[in-house]
Amino acid sequence: MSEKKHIFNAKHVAIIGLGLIGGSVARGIYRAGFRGELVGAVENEADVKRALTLGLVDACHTDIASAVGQADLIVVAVPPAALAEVLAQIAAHAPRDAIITDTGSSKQSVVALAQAHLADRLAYFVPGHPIAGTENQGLDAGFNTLFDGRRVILTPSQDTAASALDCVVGLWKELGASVIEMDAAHHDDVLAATSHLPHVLAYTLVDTLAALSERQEIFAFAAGGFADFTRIASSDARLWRDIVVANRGPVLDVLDTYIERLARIRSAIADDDHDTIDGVFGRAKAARDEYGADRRESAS
Ligand SMILES: NC(=O)C1=CN([C@@H]2O[C@H](COP(=O)(O)OP(=O)(O)OC[C@H]3O[C@@H](n4cnc5c(N)ncnc54)[C@H](O)[C@@H]3O)[C@@H](O)[C@H]2O)C=CC1
Ligand SMILES: O=C(O)C(=O)Cc1ccc(O)cc1
Repeated sequence: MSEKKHIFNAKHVAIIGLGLIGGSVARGIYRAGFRGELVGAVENEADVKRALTLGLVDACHTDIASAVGQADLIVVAVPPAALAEVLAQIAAHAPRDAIITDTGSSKQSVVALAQAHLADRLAYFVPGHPIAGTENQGLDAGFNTLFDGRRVILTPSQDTAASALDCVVGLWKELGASVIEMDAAHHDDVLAATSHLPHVLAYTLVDTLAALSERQEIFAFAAGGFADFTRIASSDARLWRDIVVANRGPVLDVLDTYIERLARIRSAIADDDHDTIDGVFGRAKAARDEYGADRRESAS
């Protein structure tokens, strides 16, 4: 038998929540050659069965105590609504020096929960957010290349132990991602603009059109642009409600700016003000073209 290889310096890894993100972490960990023990925690027995059928983990439990009892690294990938209880369970049952990280889409809200529930373990908690995902959810949604070439933001604090940070950075690099460190408040401002606002806009656009009496005709004739703009409106509605509420302040700020800009373009269209319309559309095209080039370069 080949010698056991313990990447990430961890022998027992626990993943709490095996949906799109947790399931992709699990698949990616195996792809990276991990030969330690990978244990999962899920919500119910049906998910335990499915996780084992898919081969996501070596063992799977519905109680967090059993999943984290021996863990030296714990990845929490549950929806925001479940996080407080999950952290409380980890605090009660994980080894004192277990390293804990999460994948939540807003970070100040997660840090507040960690301060409440992991107070005497904050040195070992590394807040994280993979900037990678899809509109799908659940145990079947993940795939082992999700994080390839993508960015992961970590928001460690002065309290974070260097060894814990190194371990979590190592995990994401093994999964194919590059890691950026950022202050949690800055993370929340940036993600409000780049991720949370687009989801608010996509949901609201589809809801607006669905409420029109000609909605069947509108959706029947929707072109590619509509599909590009609204794919993310198929994302889990409850998850996104909880994300935008958790990051309320930054989301409202960027939404207010957007509403002002929408009012301006509305006036320009009403007034036949070609200069203003050209300005907005032209600047946007230039920025989007440049951003597209940047993305291609960073992915290669
Ligand atoms: N969906 C996406 O594209 C991305 C999501 N995230 C964040 O990652 C986290 C997970 O999101 P997804 O994987 O997309 O959601 P998901 O819905 O696909 O998976 C979450 C899983 O957690 C399980 N779960 C819920 N409560 C639990 C509990 N108490 N114990 C054990 N398992 C429990 C659910 O059954 C589900 O399988 C969220 O915080 C989300 O904001 C981060 C980046 C991208
Ligand atoms: O499907 C998409 O394009 C996404 O935007 C996925 C996504 C969802 C949530 C995040 O916190 C980060 C990325």
